[in-house]
Amino acid sequence: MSAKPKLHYFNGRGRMEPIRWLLAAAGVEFEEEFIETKEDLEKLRNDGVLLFQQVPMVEMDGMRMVQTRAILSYIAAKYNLYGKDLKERAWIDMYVEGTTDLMGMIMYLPFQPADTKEKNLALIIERATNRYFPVYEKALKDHGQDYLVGNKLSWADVHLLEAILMAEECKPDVLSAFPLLQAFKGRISNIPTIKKFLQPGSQRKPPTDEKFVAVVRKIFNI
Ligand SMILES: N[C@@H](CCC(=O)N[C@@H](CS[C@H](CC=O)c1ccccc1)C(=O)NCC(=O)O)C(=O)O
Repeated sequence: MSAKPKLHYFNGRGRMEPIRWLLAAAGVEFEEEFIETKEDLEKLRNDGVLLFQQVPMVEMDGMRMVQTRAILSYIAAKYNLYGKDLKERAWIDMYVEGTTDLMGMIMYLPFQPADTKEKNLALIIERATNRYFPVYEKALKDHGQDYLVGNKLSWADVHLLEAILMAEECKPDVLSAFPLLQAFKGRISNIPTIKKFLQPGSQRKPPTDEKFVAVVRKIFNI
């Protein structure tokens, strides 16, 4: 039985949250080592365990993996969440890059100057409503299955659910024009491993708050 993956990051969502989601969806228990100070980060750097001096870093299968996408791809492939062939994997990659772009916009919002937040929030909602969610709504309609790719759960579904919930935190009725996405949200949220991760007390992190922003700012002098 291999050791549990150990996640090295701050005690907040940031770039690590999709990794927490994917491991949880795969039913993989993981440990977390929180970086709380500049010194914590410097220690990891001085220990030579951060390939590019950056986090997220995940200790897994004898590796100290860095680069979020590489970590996610490895987990998806290892736990059969990456399609049955090259074409399904390509579709999963396309869908994941779309939700990565949308979540990337949301992820940085709390770090932006107060006077630009309203404009950036409006842009997030505009992009979610007019660029990203229409694609997934149509994909579900055209595919006619419960999942985005093939007829089984993949990384793309887990990532889309995470993006839907983050977008709803920005605008609770953001799915009002997307009935298939509303049904998708209900279906995927009820998958036992995901349902467990959505319960209070799980390792899922809350929306990025000022406390997390302050920790990140202090560590990176930003
Ligand atoms: N390509 C890589 C990039 C990983 C990456 O940018 N890691 C950062 C911390 S996360 C960041 C903190 C503020 O910038 C944050 C925190 C919250 C929200 C968004 C980003 C880092 O280690 N910065 C130190 C440095 O670059 O010297 C990957 O996809 O994993």
